[in-house]
Amino acid sequence: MRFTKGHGTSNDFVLLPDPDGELELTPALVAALCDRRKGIGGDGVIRVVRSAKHPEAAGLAGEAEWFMDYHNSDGSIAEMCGNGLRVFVRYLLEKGLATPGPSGLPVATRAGVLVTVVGAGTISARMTTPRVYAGSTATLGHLTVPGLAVDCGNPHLVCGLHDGVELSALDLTRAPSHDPKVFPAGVNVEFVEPAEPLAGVDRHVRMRVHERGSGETQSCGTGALAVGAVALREAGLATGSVAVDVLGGRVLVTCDADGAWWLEGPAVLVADGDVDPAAVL
Ligand SMILES: N[C@@H](CCC[C@H](N)C(=O)O)C(=O)O
Repeated sequence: MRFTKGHGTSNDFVLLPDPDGELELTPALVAALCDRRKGIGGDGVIRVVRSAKHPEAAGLAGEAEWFMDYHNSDGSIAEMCGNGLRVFVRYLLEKGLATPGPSGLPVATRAGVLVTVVGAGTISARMTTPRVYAGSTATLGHLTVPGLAVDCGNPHLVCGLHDGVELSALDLTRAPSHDPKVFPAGVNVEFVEPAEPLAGVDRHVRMRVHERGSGETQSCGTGALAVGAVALREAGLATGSVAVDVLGGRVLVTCDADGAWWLEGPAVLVADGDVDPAAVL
């Protein structure tokens, strides 16, 4: 089985080319491929499949040729992955599978068709509009932090740190507990603290994330989008840009004058190879 390894700000993925949707991608195989000792290692697996060849995307084939079939490292399926989408586009471009049109390159995801734009070293994705819809809390040991629930196509809980609690001191080796009534399908939890003012952006923050289905990761694009939406909202800004520093680098979230939300950051492919599924399972 061919694979490519790639990452966006160290949120890393195993990409599997499967243009005709022939691969039997079980949760066990996904988890085995993502195993950092016995497999290739990754926060998730992305199957690269033609929309027309995947039952969940066939209806979108007229709008987007390719479907990002995203799986978390525990084998669960997620609706959307912002960094994965940008890495997916890098893969399509480098393998000569797609060429952006004048208005960008559309990609089918479980959150709908999203347009991406290739920049100098970065890829931007026009994301679904983040929807802040409830207050809730996350609990880490003895620490309970209030936050806001944000729907970015997938579920997020954005928790701002206060009272001298430092982002670097948090133990995210275990999942923060959350309210299953607010998040019946689980949640990605972002912890945020302000960072020093940065020229060219309206807000600058630092974030760590515990991802549903993957644990603590070095970065999360949809998580950054949720954090950016909350930061602009708290600043009373309807539009603007937020630099979000994650463990793996920096991504930029922008809500432009048209009300379109963009996620921009690097997307890199690092290796191609072959893997025998029987050897990792
Ligand atoms: N890292 C991704 C999000 C991946 C999916 C998430 N773990 C979920 O289950 O919703 C990103 O960059 O957005």
